[in-house]
Amino acid sequence: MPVTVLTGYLGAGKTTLLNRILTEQHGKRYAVIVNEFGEVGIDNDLIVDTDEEVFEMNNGCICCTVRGDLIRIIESLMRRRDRFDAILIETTGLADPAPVAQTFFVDDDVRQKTKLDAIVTVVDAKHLLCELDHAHEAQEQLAFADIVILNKTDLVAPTELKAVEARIRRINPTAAIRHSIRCNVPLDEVLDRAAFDLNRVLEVEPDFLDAEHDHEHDDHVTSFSLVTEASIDPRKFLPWIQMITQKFGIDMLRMKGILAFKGDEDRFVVQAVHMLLEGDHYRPWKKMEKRVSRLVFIGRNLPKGLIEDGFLKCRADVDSVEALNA
Ligand SMILES: Nc1nc2c(ncn2[C@@H]2O[C@H](COP(=O)(O)OP(=O)(O)OP(=O)(O)O)[C@@H](O)[C@H]2O)c(=O)[nH]1
Repeated sequence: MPVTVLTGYLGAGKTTLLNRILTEQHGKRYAVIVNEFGEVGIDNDLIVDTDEEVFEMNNGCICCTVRGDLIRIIESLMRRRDRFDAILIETTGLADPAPVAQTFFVDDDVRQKTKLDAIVTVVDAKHLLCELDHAHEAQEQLAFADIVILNKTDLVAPTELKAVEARIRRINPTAAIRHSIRCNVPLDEVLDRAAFDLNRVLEVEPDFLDAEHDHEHDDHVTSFSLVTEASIDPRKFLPWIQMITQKFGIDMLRMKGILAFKGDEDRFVVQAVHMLLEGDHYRPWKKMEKRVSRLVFIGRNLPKGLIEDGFLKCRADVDSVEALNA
């Protein structure tokens, strides 16, 4: 059973790629394992509705819990292996791919039944250089890549793109590098590549197969979530979230949310990577679905209290414009 690991730093475009894989016609059925950072799951809601089987791993980071949850999920998938052709794993943006890849070699049962096809690393062309200076996870994700998708090329000038590509090449001289906007690469350049090469990995990391990888997360990166069942007033929320993104964008590595706007039948999705904010209507709320608004912030030293305060003032039943003054 081929396994593709999708990795890449926070907000690079992993879910965008996953959604393409799940919607395009390629005649294959995938079982998907998604791991996300933050206690309130959002990613699963941002993945297109699909017939494929999607498993969430929210209780911890995949690179720290590989021995447990990941192995158990893969073993349970193997018992139903007639239902799909391959497995896709989307790691969190903060995961080190090495321990994830290692699982496919050091666990006997998993090793016999699966084959690591490729580590695909999605890169945000605009933010990569800065990420590499601050986050060793971003380095590791590139060093282990078999295929690099140099995404968001729409956000950088050609000279900057060249500099980013040169930096990637210095970290990883052999990976195939594909440029993309919204991960629009032909999927046969990503899937079923048989590209993972254990010998190359052992050159990069000679102790790759040794038992425990001591992966240390960047402790300064933390996450918090805000949740409310009260309807949100878009006239308050939209200017407020723009203000927050501008004011705290440098430290805000990632923000995503699903909002229930008053009188609006559709879910509204907001996302930011640093100061770049996007928002759009999404599918309608389903009949049985609770209209709960959720925001997840991932960053360094973000003022949770202040942000929470502002968010709660965006509730439609709060008679105030104070949110804007947060
Ligand atoms: N301008 C631009 N935006 C993009 C591109 N690809 C993705 N985005 C946007 O970037 C944001 C992050 O994309 P995702 O696919 O959710 O990124 P991710 O890597 O799954 O994010 P995490 O799982 O939170 O680490 C979203 O708002 C996307 O719409 C691109 O090529 N250009």
